[in-house]
Amino acid sequence: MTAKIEFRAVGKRFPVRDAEPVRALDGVDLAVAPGEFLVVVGPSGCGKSTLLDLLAGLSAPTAGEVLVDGRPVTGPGLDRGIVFQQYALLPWRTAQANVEFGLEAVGVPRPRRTEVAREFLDLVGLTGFERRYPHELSGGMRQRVAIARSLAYDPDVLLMDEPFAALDAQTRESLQEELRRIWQRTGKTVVFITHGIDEAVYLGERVAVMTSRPGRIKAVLPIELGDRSADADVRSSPEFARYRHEIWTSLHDEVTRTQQWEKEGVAR
Ligand SMILES: Nc1ncnc2c1ncn2[C@@H]1O[C@H](COP(=O)(O)OP(=O)(O)OP(=O)(O)O)[C@@H](O)[C@H]1O
Repeated sequence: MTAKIEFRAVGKRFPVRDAEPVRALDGVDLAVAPGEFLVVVGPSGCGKSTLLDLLAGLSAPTAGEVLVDGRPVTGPGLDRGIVFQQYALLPWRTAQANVEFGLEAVGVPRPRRTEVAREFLDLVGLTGFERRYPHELSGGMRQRVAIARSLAYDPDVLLMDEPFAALDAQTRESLQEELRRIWQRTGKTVVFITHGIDEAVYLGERVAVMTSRPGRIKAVLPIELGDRSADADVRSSPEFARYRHEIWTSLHDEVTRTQQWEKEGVAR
């Protein structure tokens, strides 16, 4: 099967004034299948956001290529929706109007926009909150609006950069469950960045572990868990613990290395 997303020997260097460039990524090879849920974990500063920015077309690689549907990414596109850690909602627009925003950009006529926005607010469990402004919503609800907005214009790929990091543990878990459900229902290809090992195991069909900087893909682990719905309490299962441990071990060396560099003040 052709990959939906492919990184081929991707490198990214950032120029730094009066110093050597920062090598954020080096030799990243990774393929994501259509409809797959891939989670990327890695130590702080290893290049996770850089990887996602390249995929989003917000910046260009300095080596190799990033392909979506076999074509090099040349800039942002409506085939890829992005959800960041910060809500990035327009504060002067209601939840409904925030979701409609993306639809305006793709030229969907007004009555249809209203209908589609309602549909997606419903999908993320926000029926009844359409007229609320962002400041009248909780953090979890705002992030739901952001997800609804990204899904509404029907991108094939959903890129998520630590979207639940700022939320409390309970809200985070319920949004994780909802995201799995939405993913199953919509069949989107999802690339999800996180620091959280539990989050990675719970969400991913596969989990890619990155090395410390310059970031590379150290290992890619398939996660085979049964029913991940709320009532199954899969997080307490022995398989879940085994996957968590496996990823923790793989990450541990990398985190230690990063901390060592920080202690020594090594600029790399
Ligand atoms: N515009 C830039 N100019 C210079 N260096 C940069 C730039 N953007 C990122 N970097 C550096 O590249 C490396 C990778 O950054 P990136 O934000 O991708 O890491 P990350 O894994 O997402 O980090 P975190 O987990 O802390 O969010 C870091 O060392 C960062 O300081």
